[in-house]
Amino acid sequence: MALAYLGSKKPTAAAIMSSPPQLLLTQDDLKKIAAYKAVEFVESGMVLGLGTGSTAKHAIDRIGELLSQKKLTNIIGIPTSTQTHEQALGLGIPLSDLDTHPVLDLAIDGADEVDPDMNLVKGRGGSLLREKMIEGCCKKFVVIVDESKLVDYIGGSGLALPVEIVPFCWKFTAMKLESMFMEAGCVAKLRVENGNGKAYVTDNGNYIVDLYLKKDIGDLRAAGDAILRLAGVVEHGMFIDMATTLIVAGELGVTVRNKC
Ligand SMILES: O=C[C@H](O)[C@H](O)[C@H](O)COP(=O)(O)O
Repeated sequence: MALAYLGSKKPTAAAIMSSPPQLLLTQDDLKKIAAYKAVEFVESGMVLGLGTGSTAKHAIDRIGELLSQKKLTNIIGIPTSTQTHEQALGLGIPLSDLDTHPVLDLAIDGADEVDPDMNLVKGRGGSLLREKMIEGCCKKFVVIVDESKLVDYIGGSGLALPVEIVPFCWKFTAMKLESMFMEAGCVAKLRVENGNGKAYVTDNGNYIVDLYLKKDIGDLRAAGDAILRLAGVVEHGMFIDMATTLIVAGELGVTVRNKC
């Protein structure tokens, strides 16, 4: 794994440990560093998948900035959510869709978890279906994360593995999902909106069931296929073998890793 330090001098661990806390980078600083590094892969004339979330937002801002400075030209963006669509429109990024541009040069997006094989969990922001459709059509898929997203195995953070489902009989689907991963100690919860407790509704009019796993589920492809075979499931948030490049920003620098 190549390690490139952004500063002119690599800070020693001792220097970081003795720095006043306010000089340390915030998690958002790290997201921005990873995002700006990813935008270095963008070239004029590209059709780009525009990701969703707090990390991808920095990349889209940067693309908008480079377009306004004419350092990038002739870019077409395909947004992965209504939220990203709005952001890109506001920045004057020309937009299109998969119907018109079924092959994309590059997509840049964040992730909720990244395992050692560069498999991902995505969708804690609710956008997994459009992300998977768009990022599955890219010649290059650059994933940008701060180091807190790295896990030993998918589900290893103990946080949600999202599954998008149809609203019809959602309790039945949630119960089926939970029993599917019973051996991993799975608990399935319907995602609700903050504040009012109503079911969260995706851009596609669906619900999300979040799976909380206590153990490694093992074969991800088998698990993903089993989830998709369940009537009522639309898509799951495991992005298996899709990322081609991983950019991780941490306190000690930024690493860029390409999938062999
Ligand atoms: O649905 C949301 C997307 O999959 C995001 O890419 C993912 O949740 C990471 O978001 P953030 O960069 O805000 O951590």
